[in-house]
Amino acid sequence: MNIPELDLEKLKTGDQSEMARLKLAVGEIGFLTVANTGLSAVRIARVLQAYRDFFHLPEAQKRPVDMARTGANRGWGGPGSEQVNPDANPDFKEVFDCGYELPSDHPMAARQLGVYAPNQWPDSAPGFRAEIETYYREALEVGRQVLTCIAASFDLGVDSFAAAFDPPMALLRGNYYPARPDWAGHKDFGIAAHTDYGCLTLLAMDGAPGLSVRMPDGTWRDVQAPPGKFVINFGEMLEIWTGGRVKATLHRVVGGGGERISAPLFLNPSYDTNVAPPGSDQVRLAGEHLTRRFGETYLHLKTAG
Ligand SMILES: O=C(O)CCC(=O)C(=O)O
Ligand SMILES: [Fe+2]
Repeated sequence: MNIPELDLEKLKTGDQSEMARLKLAVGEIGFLTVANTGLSAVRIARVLQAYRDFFHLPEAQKRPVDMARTGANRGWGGPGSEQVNPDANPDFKEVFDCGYELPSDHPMAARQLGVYAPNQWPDSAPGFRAEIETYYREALEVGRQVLTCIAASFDLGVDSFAAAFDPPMALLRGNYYPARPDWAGHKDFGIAAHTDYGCLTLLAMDGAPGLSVRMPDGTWRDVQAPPGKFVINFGEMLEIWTGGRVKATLHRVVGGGGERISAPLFLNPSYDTNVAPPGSDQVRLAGEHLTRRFGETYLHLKTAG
């Protein structure tokens, strides 16, 4: 079985065979690649370069936006700031996270929810903020289009599904993987094996190898997409919400000989969306699931006990 390579333009026209391949990718493998999103190779290369320039700054210039100084996950996370898998050591990657900011007059703003915390931008990286904020909006739009196609392929009710994503808990991350350190042992990873927490992840990468995916037969398969194509996968929340019809698949980056940049957009519904399985009488709020998972994995947000 291979990871399906799909075309967003074809999906948007409802092309039958493309929709069937989407259903297989979503339900059996939990990973796919997508081309023809309207975001060009040149555009994505610029975004990844902006992240690269930021990560190459001296640490003293990243520290003012260190998320560890805050009670939220916005800004820079240094090496070892996140442990996505309790059986592994904290990841050796660095990250830069930014998310959805509610307008101050939005009814949810007064609740001061961490998932909509204000962003932090470095003073010492001119142009970084504008580049990343623009990409945030572009990636969100592509992610929404793919989700709409998935909702259509599963008869989930496209309009109500789309409405559940407003305002989205969407987090855009830059990942910086240095070359695998000399000291790294069998419990050290760029990012250890994990499933993403939310619904859909739209992942851009710089062309350096690194991502591997656990296939249904239990083997690890390397996955690549050059800038301009994206890898898409699905998180725990969407698996629960669809009663298992969408698969959240394990993946990891072991790390290799050179550095690597990737940029995932994690797309999630609004805080108050009930993502309990269909037909259940439980209530599982999307925001509570995400807040719990952030608390389990970011070291500075870990709660005692
Ligand atoms: O860098 C990658 O290719 C994967 C990153 C990832 O899995 C994540 O940030 O959740
Ligand atoms: Fe991931």
